[in-house]
Amino acid sequence: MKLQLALDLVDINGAIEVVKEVENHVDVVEIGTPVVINEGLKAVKEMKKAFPDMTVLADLKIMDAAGYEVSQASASGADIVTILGAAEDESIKGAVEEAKKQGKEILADMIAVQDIEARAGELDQLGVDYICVHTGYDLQAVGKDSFADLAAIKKVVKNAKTAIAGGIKLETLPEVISHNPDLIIVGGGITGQEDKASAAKQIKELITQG
Ligand SMILES: O=C(CO)[C@H](O)[C@H](O)COP(=O)(O)O
Repeated sequence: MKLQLALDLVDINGAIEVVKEVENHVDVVEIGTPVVINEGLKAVKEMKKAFPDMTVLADLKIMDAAGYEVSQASASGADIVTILGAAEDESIKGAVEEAKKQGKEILADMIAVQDIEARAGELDQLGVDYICVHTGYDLQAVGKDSFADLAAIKKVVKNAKTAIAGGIKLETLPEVISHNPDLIIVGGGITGQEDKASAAKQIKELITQG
């Protein structure tokens, strides 16, 4: 199990400052969708320049023109690029093909997918590297979580790695860990804490203990 830090509500400099604090405790740094919307792929480029050895994920949540968008994110230094699991199969295939060509990985985000189990099985066959169950901010606000979805995809996914995101905090981490996903994505559970390094360290330690 690896830990991904999601950076959503910061600018490029703010993102780099947070990573300086927690880099020893995280495996992957995510440039979140709001950051990409505000700052473009320059944010990915600057993060990779500042931390060349860190795995950087560009949370583009691609819906169309997938091959092209993956190529652009790859050129900016992204190691992993996200596509929406709800995208057309042709888009998923385009993303996977381009990522393979560039030696990168694709994470399919299951946000807003209705039949999680069926779509996870299809995405697995289409060759994505990660399938991520995700309760976005708008559903977190009405008290939803993704624990049942994680258990559902674990039953059908044979090749891809599994991931979970959305409102995960130290308190909810044991339940997440009990499902043994390959990647645990935490944003506000680290960035919203006064002592970010300590939060990241505690989360990483729990994950490492399994
Ligand atoms: O992709 C996202 C929102 O769409 C976030 O990066 C993801 O939900 C993780 O952040 P948090 O732990 O704060 O929910």
